[in-house]
Amino acid sequence: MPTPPADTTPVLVAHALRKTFGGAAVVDGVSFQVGRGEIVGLLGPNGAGKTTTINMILGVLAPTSGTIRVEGVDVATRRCAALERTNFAAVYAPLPGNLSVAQNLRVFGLMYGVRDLAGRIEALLRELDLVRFRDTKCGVLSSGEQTRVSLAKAMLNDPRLLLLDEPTASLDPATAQDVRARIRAFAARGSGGVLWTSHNMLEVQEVCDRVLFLSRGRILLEGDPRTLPREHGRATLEDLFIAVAREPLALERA
Ligand SMILES: Nc1ncnc2c1ncn2[C@@H]1O[C@H](COP(=O)(O)OP(=O)(O)OP(=O)(O)O)[C@@H](O)[C@H]1O
Repeated sequence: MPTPPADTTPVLVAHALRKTFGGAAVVDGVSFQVGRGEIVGLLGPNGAGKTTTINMILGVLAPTSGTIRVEGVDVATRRCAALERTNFAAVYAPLPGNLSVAQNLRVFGLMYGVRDLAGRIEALLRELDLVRFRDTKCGVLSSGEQTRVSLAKAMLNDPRLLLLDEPTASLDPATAQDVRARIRAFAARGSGGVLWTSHNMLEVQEVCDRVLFLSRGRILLEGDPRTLPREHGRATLEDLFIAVAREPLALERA
């Protein structure tokens, strides 16, 4: 039988997204896509609008205007169908601390309707080195251990769109490297894409296929994190980040 053509629909299409609070725009006309197998870094200084953007993609915040589609499914009108295809991990969204690791994964697995849930949980406990914490309450885990449980929860439903808000912020260097490898392997399978925020530019350079620089709610720059600094006369991605943070208007004119 001939191989069916690969599905090239982007996993995420955000179009003309805008969010205002009290009349002030914190996300101001942002459009971008995440393709299958792609890891896109959403970068920008504190307050640039990254978390607000992620919250709109998750349907937690309603955009003031603009549209978001996950695998073509409109988040505003078919929220459940869009969320079935999505998952998320962030340090500011910890899992319930009074439930054990296994209980948490079971509850979220049931919410997502994961098939062979027990088998899926076992596989994720092994992959994220969590077997010994299976019956430990999440509330007593170290921050790095909790981050790994959040990542296991984020992978439970094999999402098409994986949103990661600073996924390695609390991890030691060795664990962070393992986690990056796991997320790269997830993307390399080609069915899902990742939107990743991080303030660690070396990590971004290592992991992301493409980056979007947000400044004051707008995308200022976009491109390959390995070539973008040179294109804008900066030696490193960190130097470029600092320039975006300090002199966004000069870069806009460049
Ligand atoms: N509910 C709200 N009401 C008013 N202002 C808000 C609200 N939520 C966010 N903001 C403002 O919107 C701006 C963008 O915030 P956001 O959390 O999206 O930034 P961020 O890029 O994720 O920053 P950080 O890197 O610090 O996490 C900030 O100035 C913030 O104070």
